[in-house]
Amino acid sequence: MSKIIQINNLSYTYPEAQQPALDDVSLQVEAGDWVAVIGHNGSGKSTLAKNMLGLLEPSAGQIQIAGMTLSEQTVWDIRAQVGIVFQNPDNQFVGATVADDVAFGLENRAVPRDEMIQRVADALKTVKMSEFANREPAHLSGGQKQRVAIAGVVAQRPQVLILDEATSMLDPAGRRDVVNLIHELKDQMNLTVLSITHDLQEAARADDVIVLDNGHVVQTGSPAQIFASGSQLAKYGLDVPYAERLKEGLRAHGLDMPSDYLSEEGLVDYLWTLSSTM
Ligand SMILES: Nc1ncnc2c1ncn2[C@@H]1O[C@H](COP(=O)(O)OP(=O)(O)OP(=O)(O)O)[C@@H](O)[C@H]1O
Repeated sequence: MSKIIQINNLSYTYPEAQQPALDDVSLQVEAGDWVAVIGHNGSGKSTLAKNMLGLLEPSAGQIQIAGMTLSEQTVWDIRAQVGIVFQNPDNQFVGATVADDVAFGLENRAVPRDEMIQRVADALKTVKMSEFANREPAHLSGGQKQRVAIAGVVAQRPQVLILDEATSMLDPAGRRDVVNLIHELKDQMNLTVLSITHDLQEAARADDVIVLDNGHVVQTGSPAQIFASGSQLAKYGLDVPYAERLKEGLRAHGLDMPSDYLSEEGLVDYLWTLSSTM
């Protein structure tokens, strides 16, 4: 499979900062994958996203997205291929109504009016928000606001979706709901997802997980590989998912535990199969 995101030796130092926020970061993402980027506060996750969108200019290194090398000349073509949903939906609303808001990015790209109306309607349908088209965004719930933000991205039909803590302000049910929606969209639209997240349940469903610490990529692997390295995660200031800790405890009591990652529900199912053979 081809690499839709290829980052080589990227470094970035904020003006007047003593230390680089990103230091020699290299990573790659296969087209169609969901990659979670995890790391404690200040590890460089948002700085990475801003460099990828050309909002910050790398101090060194190279970023390639969708076959283009990021530069002043390509930044707008790259942004047309990369949608981003931020943490706080209130900071990303610009339209007076939900439909206006979804249309905003298309207006900026001078999409013809008839096509724009169709794309907005399709995008709202995709995120199941059609009936809210004429509402004011301010009156929606947090989860609904993120759905509208996602519709804005969907309407632009990008190849890559970056989530910058997109679910962190939602309650657990809202979070699950939005993550499920994005999984559906990823399949429908053949999207590649790069998700900066603190939500380990979400990271556990990714194809790959990248751990950032202090501006460096310190681990890359499948969720099972990453979450099995419990003490390493703690070293990087990250939690080990509850199901992994429980598995570890049960293993210490002599129970045979599978090495692949299990969600809490998956672990409960597994434990039932054990109890029925005892
Ligand atoms: N505008 C800025 N000026 C100077 N330093 C900054 C600026 N923004 C971030 N930093 C520093 O760069 C480093 C990386 O920050 P960044 O926001 O990318 O981390 P993060 O992993 O996204 O953190 P969080 O999880 O808290 O959002 C931190 O040391 C931070 O203090």
